[in-house]
Amino acid sequence: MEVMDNTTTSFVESSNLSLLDKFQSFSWLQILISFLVIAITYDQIKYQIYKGNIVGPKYKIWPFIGPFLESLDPKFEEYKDKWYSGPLSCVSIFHKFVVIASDTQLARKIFQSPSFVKPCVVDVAVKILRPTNWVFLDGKAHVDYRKGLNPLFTKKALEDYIPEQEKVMDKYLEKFVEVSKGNPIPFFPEFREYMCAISLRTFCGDYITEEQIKMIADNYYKVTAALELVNFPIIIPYTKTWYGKVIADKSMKIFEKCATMCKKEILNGKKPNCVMDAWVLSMYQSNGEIKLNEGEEEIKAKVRLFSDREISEAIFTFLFASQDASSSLCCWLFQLISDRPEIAQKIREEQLRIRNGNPNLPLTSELIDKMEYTNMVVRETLRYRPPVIMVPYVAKKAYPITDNYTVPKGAMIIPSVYPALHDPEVYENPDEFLPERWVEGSSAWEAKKNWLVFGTGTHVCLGQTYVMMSFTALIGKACMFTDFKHKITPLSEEIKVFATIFPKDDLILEFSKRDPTTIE
Ligand code: HEM
Repeated sequence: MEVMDNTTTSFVESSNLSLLDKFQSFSWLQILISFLVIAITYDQIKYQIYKGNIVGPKYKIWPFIGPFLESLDPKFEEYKDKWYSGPLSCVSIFHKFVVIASDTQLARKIFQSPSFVKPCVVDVAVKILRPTNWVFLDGKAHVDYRKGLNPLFTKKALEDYIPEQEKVMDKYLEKFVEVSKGNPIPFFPEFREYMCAISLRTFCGDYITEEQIKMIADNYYKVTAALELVNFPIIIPYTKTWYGKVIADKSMKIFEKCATMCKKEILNGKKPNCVMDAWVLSMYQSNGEIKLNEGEEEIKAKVRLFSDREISEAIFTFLFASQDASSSLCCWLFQLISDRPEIAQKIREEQLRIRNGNPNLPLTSELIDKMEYTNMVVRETLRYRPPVIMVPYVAKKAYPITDNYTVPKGAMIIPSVYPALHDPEVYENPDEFLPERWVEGSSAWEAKKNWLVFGTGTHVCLGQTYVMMSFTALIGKACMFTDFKHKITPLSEEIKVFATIFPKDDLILEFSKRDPTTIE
């Protein structure tokens, strides 16, 4: 036994030695190359396994990084190529495997599979929006939280916010004329500022000052830039993500102070006129500190008393969710109408008719309800140029999306909404802008399953009713009180992707005042 042991030991030692010798005889360069070859092979094999039978590049042309460089400057045409390459397609960037669903049924299925998927945010979003933020909740915790927020954006709640919103609309329509009369300018930044101003007034009422709104409006684009899909996950001072975090923190500090003021005012009996008021009132009514008025409906979802900090984080998510998408809608709405004067004329005719010829009749939810044609124009703009073209989700576990394909755990899975909204089976001549297609009972109207502009399922957009009402009201007033002329350039119809989609030339417009009692 002993002999055998010794022999075995010396054999192992000698073979170890020769291995070590061999290893030492390699140059560092050879070792590095061997590692690279193994890593590239592993990366390519993993890609092939994940890809399975769906459409995608045969192999990763750029090892490891994949099409990373292209994704830094995303092109709408490249997205479109991907959508129309197959119902499910894929791409791999660094270690991230991404599955894109362009088929309407599959896109809906993803939105409606909360047990398999959850919204995917870039790593840095958790740092910018803070880990405690409600948007990162999943499952029952998310559903319960949403129940407390949903009543803040119903038609009934929105009625209380309309008077303050109308003041912002009037102020900005004057400003649009002031800044561009006789001198057409790019309206992309103007509309982003307007959207920020109207959102912040709606969310925070009078608690937020004009200077604070201006500071946030001037800087918010830094948050958008920091949260682009492809971004460096660590926050290094003076980089894009750092600037984004600074602005997010400053904004949340402002909202926190607004929440403190709001709580005092509501306890003093203030009638709600903004989202924060309505939310805080529901908290005090839930805990019994404020009694319900006679005839007032019992609160369906009991809401606990949130701290000022928690309120500030939630308000920031409303801004975050609304700012880019609403700015996109605003740009396309004005561009599409100014290029089609007959549509502006029809809107004016409707606006004056429902107001019995008085253009100065204040906005109410009843009045907005009567703006049927104007509403159809907003709806068609959302279909023709959906602001959010796709919504990134992540697979929490292996997700058998079809009989033949399972999305691997941890992969990003992106339902795309554009193909559903341009489906020729449902929308005849989908690449034409035709508000009339939305008359009640039409095939477009009936095809609810294709209407994915605001997503669907547990994460469906909180602000969709708000969007429809406030844009219908805005464009109605804009058509009555102003003429807006579009300076068409070769880039006007081209699409730039900056979180959402915009005309590539930033929309050059000139506004002037007009007599609101006339139609021509
Ligand atoms: C044109 C404007 C807008 C568009 C196109 C839009 C679209 C969307 C889409 C596609 C989603 C993802 C839905 C899903 O995953 O199923 C979403 C989520 C959301 N939207 Fe909007 N949105 C708009 C404006 C707004 C506004 C004004 C608000 C204001 C509060 C808002 C608040 C939210 C929130 C909070 C979520 C996340 C909901 C959750 O995770 O539960 N959005 N939106």
